[in-house]
Amino acid sequence: MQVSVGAIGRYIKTWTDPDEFRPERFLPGGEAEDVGPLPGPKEIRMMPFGTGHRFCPGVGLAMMNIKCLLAVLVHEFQWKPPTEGCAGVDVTELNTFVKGMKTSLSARLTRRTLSS
Ligand code: HEM
Repeated sequence: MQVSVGAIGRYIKTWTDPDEFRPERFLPGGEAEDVGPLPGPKEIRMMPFGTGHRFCPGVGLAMMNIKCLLAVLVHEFQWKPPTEGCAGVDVTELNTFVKGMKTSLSARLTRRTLSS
């Protein structure tokens, strides 16, 4: 049996406008405030690390690394729009070998100095 993880994460009866990029859903008060990397005990609305016997044993390491990477990117760099026109981000999926986004984020990063 093959379970479509992608379809679960974008099920129209579970999610409001599932194709919209709305990370605030996961904030307190949002429709997904109780949804995290571990599948819930009652219903599964998203399962990025799988579930059951084959559940990803690297979930803790992965989540920690993602948070560290984000923290470093924000803490160590100043983010500015690119010098030449910014097309904006378009997360429309491209069905290439791996999923890609139509227009990815373009930005100018400068290393923060200790004084800034
Ligand atoms: C964002 C990062 C990651 C994602 C989204 C992810 C996702 C997944 C998923 C969905 C599965 C289950 C596949 C299935 O049901 O057959 C899985 C299994 C597995 N993952 Fe990850 N993973 C991540 C990072 C890691 C890391 C950092 C490690 C190790 C350091 C790891 C090690 C494994 C292993 C060994 C399995 C196989 C478990 C088994 O079959 O018993 N993963 N992962």
